[in-house]
Amino acid sequence: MSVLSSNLGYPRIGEDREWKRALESFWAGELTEEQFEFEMKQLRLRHIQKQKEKQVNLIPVGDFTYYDQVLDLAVMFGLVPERFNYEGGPVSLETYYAMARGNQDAVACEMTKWFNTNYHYIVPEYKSGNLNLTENKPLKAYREARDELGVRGKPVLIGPYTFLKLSKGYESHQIPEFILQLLPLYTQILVELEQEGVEWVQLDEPILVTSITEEEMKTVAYIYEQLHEAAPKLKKLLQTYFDSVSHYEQLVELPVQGIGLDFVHGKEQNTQAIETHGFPEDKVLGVGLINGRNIWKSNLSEKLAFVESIAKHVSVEQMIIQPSSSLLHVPVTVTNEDKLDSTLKQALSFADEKLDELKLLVDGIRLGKEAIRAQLEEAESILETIAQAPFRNRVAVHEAVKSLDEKSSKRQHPFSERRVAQQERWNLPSLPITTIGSFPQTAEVRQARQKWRKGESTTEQYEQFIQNEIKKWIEIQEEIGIDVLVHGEFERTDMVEFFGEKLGGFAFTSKAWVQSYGSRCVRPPVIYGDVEFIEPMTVKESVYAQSLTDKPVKGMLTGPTTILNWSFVRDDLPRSQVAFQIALALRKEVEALESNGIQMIQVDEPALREGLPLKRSEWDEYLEWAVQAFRISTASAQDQTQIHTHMCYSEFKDIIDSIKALDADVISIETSRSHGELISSFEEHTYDQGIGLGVYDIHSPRVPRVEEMTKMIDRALRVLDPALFWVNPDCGLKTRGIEETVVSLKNMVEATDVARNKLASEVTS
Ligand SMILES: Nc1nc2c(c(=O)[nH]1)N[C@@H](CNc1ccc(C(=O)N[C@@H](CCC(=O)N[C@@H](CCC(=O)N[C@@H](CCC(=O)O)C(=O)O)C(=O)O)C(=O)O)cc1)CN2
Ligand code: MET
Ligand SMILES: [Zn+2]
Repeated sequence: MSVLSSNLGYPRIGEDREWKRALESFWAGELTEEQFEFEMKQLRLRHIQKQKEKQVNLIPVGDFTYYDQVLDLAVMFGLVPERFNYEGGPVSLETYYAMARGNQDAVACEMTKWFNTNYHYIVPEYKSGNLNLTENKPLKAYREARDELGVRGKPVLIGPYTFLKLSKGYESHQIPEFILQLLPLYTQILVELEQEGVEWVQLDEPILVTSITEEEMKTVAYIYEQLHEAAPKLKKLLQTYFDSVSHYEQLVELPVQGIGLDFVHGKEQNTQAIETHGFPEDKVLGVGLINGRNIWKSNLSEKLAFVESIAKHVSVEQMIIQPSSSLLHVPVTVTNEDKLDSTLKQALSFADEKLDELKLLVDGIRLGKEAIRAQLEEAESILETIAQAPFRNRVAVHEAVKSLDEKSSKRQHPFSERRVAQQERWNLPSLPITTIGSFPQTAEVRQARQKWRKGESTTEQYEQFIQNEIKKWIEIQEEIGIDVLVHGEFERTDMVEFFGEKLGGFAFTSKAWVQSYGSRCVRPPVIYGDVEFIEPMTVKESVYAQSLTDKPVKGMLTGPTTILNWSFVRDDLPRSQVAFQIALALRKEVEALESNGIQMIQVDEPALREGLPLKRSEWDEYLEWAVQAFRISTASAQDQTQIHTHMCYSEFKDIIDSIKALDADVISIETSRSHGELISSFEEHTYDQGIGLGVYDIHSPRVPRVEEMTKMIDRALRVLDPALFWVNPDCGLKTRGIEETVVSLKNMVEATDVARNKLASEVTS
């Protein structure tokens, strides 16, 4: 047997985001279900065909989805919440998308971040009672690839323990019952795969890289013993990624035929574990060598040397060479990027190029280094050129970061004093109403930008268009009765990409899209050099918006850690250093806004939580620098300048102390999409700075009713101080339509009035 190559998952969106367009056309009623199914199949097969051409030995099947792979598993198990009126049998596309997006009668399922990525999955909701397998999607995918393309693929599915841990709606005493529900379902899937003659199946268990306990490992062992007994001949590759595994010794003893480890993100600890404890001779090791989370070319010589070094403990015949994780998190191909600087472009590797690297590595292992010498040397020289480039060695930037001290991250006075100054300055009503920043990015807005970019309209015309949008929405906000306004972010493609285009050290791509959730994609900028402030980035639009109204308009910036976490970052500097570089640039922007009369400034940090290391023991170090970076960017603000921040779609309850430590005057946090879960954490933690809990979900086209939002406000006011409470939606409104936005906001204002009246009558009675 010789060494094999494998891929763990391939981007589903297509080179040109065909997947996104098909989904959105289907939702808009422009495609029939049949036409949609046809489009999906074409894409699915094209992706497999491509991997076949790139000579991947084990090609993943079943990683393709119509929305999200976690949701797929939930519907396969018939785990459809009561509110969707599901009556058994295969789940219809209508119900599937209702769970993902909500409908007029039922709120959507919660959506949250997949480990430490910007990919969002739909949270499965536990329900008791018998479950049935509604269909075997991995089997279907396997058959399709075999029959249509002659590819005997490797079905991929999320493993039982990860699925259980990511689900919600059960108490710890219900875990045994939940496991007993899931086991027969997984067993049936695997038995059917075995009967079909499938060789390898990949069971993703990334939860095993988080801080799980010894006790939990016993549960994992029990689960895998059951699966093994049911389908002993089916080769199971238990796949972990994003970090090192927590219980290596127990893990390698599990009754599976292969274990996949990440040797990029958990390299040190995983390697050490193998060196200390060895690796069982009767198992295969999935060697995650090529970074599935970043876009830099690999240093192939180093990778080969690494394989040699662990070959002392695991024979090469036992190895499967693969990316560190699914390639879902990187764009499809570099070939379409024709505007990038050549030093940079040649150093990049997206999904397709990573598969080429994989092939080279396997050739190098099979035939010896000599066989690929030319490619090894080329890769090395490209990486050397970029390391030496002046843009990575800007002395002034490095000096500025070095000279940061304690004072740099401290505002002049503590919140208690700033609060008084701000009350006087702003004189806001009780329960001030605001929004998170963006208003609908309609097709019209995007087209106007597209035209300008193509040179079909002048800069003046484009800027005039943006001003008109701002003006329109300032009027709408005043009319609705919002207290603190925003300019609407119409000039921004994306909150991170926008700043990337304006700061030094960033490059932006034309087609390097990555899925964020559902049909929504992002083009993460590339931080390739030292970060520099060049000129004010947001002042013009904010000042214009403020000139139209007597109400305050918030300046709107994206915070340092979010810019960092939502970009592809150079890997030659610690992330904290890059965060400080960004923070220093943002600090200049805050100062520019302030000196131009914008004295409410929101610095969004929605990605602060997602960057948290997966192991608790590493949290403190990260949180310390991430909080410091935020503070550096905001600390020079005057006392009466009100600094806002915003966070969304993450688990906040265990980082509330760090959220406080940001020392923002006001925070708005998404709460409704997670069904109000956050509220209860304020029973245990006091929060005594300004805070707005999102009163409605903005990722659903459904218009929230007044009573729902009053309820949400009431619930929040039971645990939070009304004098510090703000009313706002969960997040920005850029993905919504105009009409639904206006109606929803009117309802939100009405709900606030109800709450205000209640408060007033409580005071008088
Ligand atoms: N980076 C990032 N991560 C985030 C968020 C976020 O806002 N940004 N929010 C949270 C949720 N995630 C989200 C991610 C993406 C979008 C989103 O709306 N994405 C847009 C793309 C945004 C964008 O850059 N749009 C470009 C348009 C590019 C484009 O489609 N151009 C067309 C032509 C123009 C047209 O006719 O539409 C083309 O290339 O074909 C622009 O505004 O200019 C989408 O997928 O639809 C929303 C939320 C968490 N993570
Ligand atoms: C993902 S957080 C979004 C914050 C941004 N200010 C907006 O409203 O779109
Ligand atoms: Zn948000």
